[in-house]
Amino acid sequence: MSAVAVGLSHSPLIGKNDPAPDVIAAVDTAVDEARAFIRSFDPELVVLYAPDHYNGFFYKEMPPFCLATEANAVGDFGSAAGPLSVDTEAARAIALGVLDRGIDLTISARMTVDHGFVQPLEILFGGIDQVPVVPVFVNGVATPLGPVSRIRALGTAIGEAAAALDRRVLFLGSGGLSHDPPVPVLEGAPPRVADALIEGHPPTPEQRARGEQRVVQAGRDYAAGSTAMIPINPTWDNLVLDTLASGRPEDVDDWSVEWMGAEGGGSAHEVRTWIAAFASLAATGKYQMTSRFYRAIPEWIAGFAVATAVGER
Ligand SMILES: O=C(O)/C=C/c1cccc(O)c1O
Ligand SMILES: [Fe+2]
Repeated sequence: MSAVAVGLSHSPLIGKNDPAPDVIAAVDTAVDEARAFIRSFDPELVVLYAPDHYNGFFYKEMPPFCLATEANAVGDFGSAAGPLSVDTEAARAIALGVLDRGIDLTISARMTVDHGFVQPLEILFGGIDQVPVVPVFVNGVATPLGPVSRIRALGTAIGEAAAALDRRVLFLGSGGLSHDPPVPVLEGAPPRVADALIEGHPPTPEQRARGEQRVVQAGRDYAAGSTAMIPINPTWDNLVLDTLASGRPEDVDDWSVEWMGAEGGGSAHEVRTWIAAFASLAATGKYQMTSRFYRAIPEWIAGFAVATAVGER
C-alpha cells in the first residue's frame, strides 16, 4: 500500500464573496500544486474526512464520526447534488477493520452530505463522481464535542484498516482552520431553530436561499470588519500546521475542546478532519509534509490552508 494526505480548507463563499485578485491567484497556485500532487500519485481510493453543517446530521442522533457506504449530496451553496462515487466494498472493509481495532464507529448506508464533502471533490477532482471515495463524517460543529484524541485514534484505525487493502490511498481532510461562521448553536436557540437542528426538516428552496444569503452577508460584514465573529487566528492556524508537519499527530491529544474553540472560533473543530487524515497517513509509516499554503481570508470566513504530505518509502 502507498499513501498520501492532503488537507484543504473549504468555504461556501468561494466564488460568491471573493478576496483581492492577488489572494485568489495565490490560492489557485496552491490548489494547482495539490492537484498536480494528486495526479502524480494517482490514487485508487480517497478516504474523505469532512464535517457537516446541519444538512445531513442532526441532534436527533449526532455521532462524533460516521463512515458511509453510500452518500448523497444535498447541493447547498450551489455545490453539486446527487450520489458520490462511494467504493462500498472498500468502505465496508475499512469499517470492519476500524471496529476490530476497538473504535465504536457509526455506519451510514445512505449518508447525506453537503459542501464540506463536495467542495474538495469538485476542486481537486472536477466532480463528485470522478474517484472512488470512502466518506467519513467528523463532527466539527455540533457541541458537545468529544476529545480530539478520539479523532486521532479514529484516523489511526482507518489508516491501519486502509493499509490492508493494498491500494494507493489518499487521505483527504476538508475544513478549517480557524473560523467562526454563523452556524446555528442548539444551546439557547429559539424553539423553531432548536426543532430544525434536532429534527432536520429539509428546508424549502426559499428557506435555503435565505439561509445561504445570510452567510454570504456575514462574510461581507466580516471582511468589512463590522461583526462580532471571532477573528481568524493565523498564529493558532500555523501551530496546527506545524503540529501536522512535525509527523507527530499524536501531539494533538492534549488539546482541549475549550482551548481549540477559544483560539480558533466556533468552527475551528473542522481541523479534526485534518487531524484524522494526517493520523491515517502516520499509521502507514513516517511521513513528510511536502507543501503548505496558508492565508487568512475573511471574505471566505476562513483561515485557509492547503497542505500535502507523503509517506516515506
Ligand atoms: O453555513 C454553512 O453551512 C457554512 C458556512 C461556512 C463558512 C465559512 C467556512 C466554512 O467552513 C463554512 O462551513
Ligand atoms: Fe465548514
